[in-house]
Amino acid sequence: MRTVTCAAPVNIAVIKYWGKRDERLILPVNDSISFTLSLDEMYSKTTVSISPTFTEDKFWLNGKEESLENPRIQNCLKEIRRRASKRKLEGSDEDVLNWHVHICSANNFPTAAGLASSAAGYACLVYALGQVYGVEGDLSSIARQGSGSACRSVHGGLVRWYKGEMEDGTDSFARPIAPANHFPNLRVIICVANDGRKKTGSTEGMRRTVQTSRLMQYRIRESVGLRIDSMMQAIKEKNWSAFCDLTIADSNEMHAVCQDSFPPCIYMSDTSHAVASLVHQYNEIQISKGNLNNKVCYTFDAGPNACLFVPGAVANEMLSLLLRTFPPSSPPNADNFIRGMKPQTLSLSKELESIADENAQSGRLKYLIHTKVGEGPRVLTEDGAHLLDPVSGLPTESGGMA
Ligand SMILES: Nc1ncnc2c1ncn2[C@@H]1O[C@H](COP(=O)(O)OP(=O)(O)OP(=O)(O)O)[C@@H](O)[C@H]1O
Ligand SMILES: C[C@@](O)(CCOP(=O)(O)OP(=O)(O)O)CC(=O)O
Repeated sequence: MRTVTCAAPVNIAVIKYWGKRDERLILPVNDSISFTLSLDEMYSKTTVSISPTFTEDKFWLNGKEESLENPRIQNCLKEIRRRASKRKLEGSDEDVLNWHVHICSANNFPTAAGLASSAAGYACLVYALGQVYGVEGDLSSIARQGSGSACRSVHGGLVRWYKGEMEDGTDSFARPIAPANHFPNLRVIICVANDGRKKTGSTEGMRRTVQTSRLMQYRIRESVGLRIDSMMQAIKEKNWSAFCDLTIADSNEMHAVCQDSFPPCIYMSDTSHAVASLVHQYNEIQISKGNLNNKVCYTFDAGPNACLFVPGAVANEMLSLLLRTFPPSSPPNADNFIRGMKPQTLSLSKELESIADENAQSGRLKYLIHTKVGEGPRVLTEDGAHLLDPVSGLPTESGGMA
């Protein structure tokens, strides 16, 4: 039996992927750019075992057995096995391709809640399969066939997914464009307003947008390509202020085309807009003081939860501002309100206190996840890492917990 366990990170797009030019191959209508987040706080963990004694392929997700009929998982498996069979196979490796596979995966954060679980999940699956079958080379174009955004979680730091021009998708892959410390000491705060399953998934939402929104035609033809160029320039020049403005503009444009779809896809809630407005008020203060490097930006995926990118110098201040503006409604929530990296001192200037008090709405946010930018997937070798028992190939007691 061969068993490998890997962890893969979430990524958050700053120029969004929204819309496909090919649904089956998962080819996007535009390039996108993302930050990969640290594995320390949010990750998918996947164990893959192959054995001549297994009688069928099996898959467990978050502790529950699921069907492997899912065509997206099947496409990833097929492509990995095809690549493995193309390699020069030594001895027993040829048999290995006929062995059945057991896959057990779990996320340590909510699944299908607009927190990029499919991105981390499929990147992890493909990375772990790649390790088991000894597949080398670009894995991003395989992860893409699981979930588009997953192709960016195969790398760390700032990553660009090139949409490609070819009909067969061979030139649609992700590449790292800058390391994780490119903007040094950057923090990420995810403001979780709702971590339940979302009503309209990204796949259905983007299909509806491509089919019905006229504003989407403007985004594709006139807008997002230029924004990608400006973003590449801002990254090259380490122009944080421009980076923030472009990130905010692209999130707003994505949600505008969602709203313009028929029937509309509404992902942002009143709470989302309140967080966005707080960030704009905060930035106005920084701009008025000439501290452009202290600006904060927000972006929203297909859900109401804001993801904030925050310079390290003001991360504690931003956490304090969020805590005072959106305090937890009841004591049990207060204990675990700021998850992830522990903030140091929480204090606010009089000016920020009054902004918080003007906007205060308790109980609007369930919790915050405080994390940072990070590296791509990795193999886990520590004792007890496996989610499948290396002898029986069945889920261990911790099989449902990442
Ligand atoms: N660890 C995992 N391994 C394999 N598949 C996973 C894993 N986690 C999530 N998925 C797949 O991704 C689906 C959720 O994807 P969906 O796009 O609906 O939500 P999301 O990725 O959390 O949100 P968004 O893409 O909008 O940020 C799950 O139903 C499951 O099929
Ligand atoms: C809003 C987004 O997070 C959309 C992610 O969509 P998915 O990658 O989940 O969609 P499928 O390719 O259909 O699986 C923006 C982004 O990550 O770029």
